[in-house]
Amino acid sequence: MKIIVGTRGSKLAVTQTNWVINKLKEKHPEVEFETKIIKTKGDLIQNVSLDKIGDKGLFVKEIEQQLIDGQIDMAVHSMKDMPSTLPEGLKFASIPKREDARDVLVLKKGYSSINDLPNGAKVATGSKRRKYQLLKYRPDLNIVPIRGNVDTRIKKIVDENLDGIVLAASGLLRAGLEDKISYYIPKDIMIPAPAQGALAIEIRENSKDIEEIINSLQDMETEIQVAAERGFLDGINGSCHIPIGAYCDVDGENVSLTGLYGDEEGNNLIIKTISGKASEAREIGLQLAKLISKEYEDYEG
Ligand SMILES: NCc1[nH]cc(CCC(=O)O)c1CC(=O)O
Repeated sequence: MKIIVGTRGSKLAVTQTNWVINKLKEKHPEVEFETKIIKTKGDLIQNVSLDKIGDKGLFVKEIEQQLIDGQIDMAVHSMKDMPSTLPEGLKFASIPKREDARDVLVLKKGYSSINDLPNGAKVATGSKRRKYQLLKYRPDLNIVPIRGNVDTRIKKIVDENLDGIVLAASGLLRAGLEDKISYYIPKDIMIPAPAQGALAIEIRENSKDIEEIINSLQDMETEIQVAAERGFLDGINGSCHIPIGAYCDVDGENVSLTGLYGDEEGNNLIIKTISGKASEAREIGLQLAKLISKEYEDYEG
């Protein structure tokens, strides 16, 4: 059997895809894998802020079309980049073990913590979630926009004389760039994006054989976390223009879910935590979204 795996061409995407393929090969040495790199609209518009493009589907549409057409058999994405509903005929396979969900600072030479940064330091991020949580902890920081893939962003620290940038730990760790990480931002300072650090493996609904092969990678704790965090994302009236974050802690049969929501200007950042049963992870996410939305409306009106 041969499985053709589609991926974007960025270093991060290829690294994640190879990670999945290598794990699958360990469990299923009889299966042959071929990687196919696919250019997406998101890869072509590199100079526009992601906040301004908005649409989450931007990085996945072309890949999904090839899945539907049978030109590829599975696709590996970052779960945090996936829209809440998939096109008809496609589904997520089992979710493998999550990488570290935290955000990190990659800092200019000489700094090793958020607390080292001088007053007014220039920190780049394109994400409102990252921006407003940084400003909550360090209101003096000068947050500037940035785009491009992970390597490009790291290069900009020198090229654009930045004091630091914010990235997901997971991308750097998977790519073997751990030495670039200056500081892991604790979750009580920065709530990660829903499902940050988790991978999405997308397949055709009728691909029973492939589905079973991927089942060998399933990590139950990650499944629960992703169900809760994406439940929150689905329940909240969101877009890429506003700060949204969620992180789920799993403790045996129980979960504790923290959500973050705010307005475009970062004026009303609401953070709330609720607990419940792991078996109802998605419902807890939806419930937390309702609670936070209500609090938000009360504040507004
Ligand atoms: N927005 C781009 C993106 N999509 C997924 C990741 C890597 C993190 C992950 O595995 O969730 C990144 C880069 C980043 O945020 O630093």
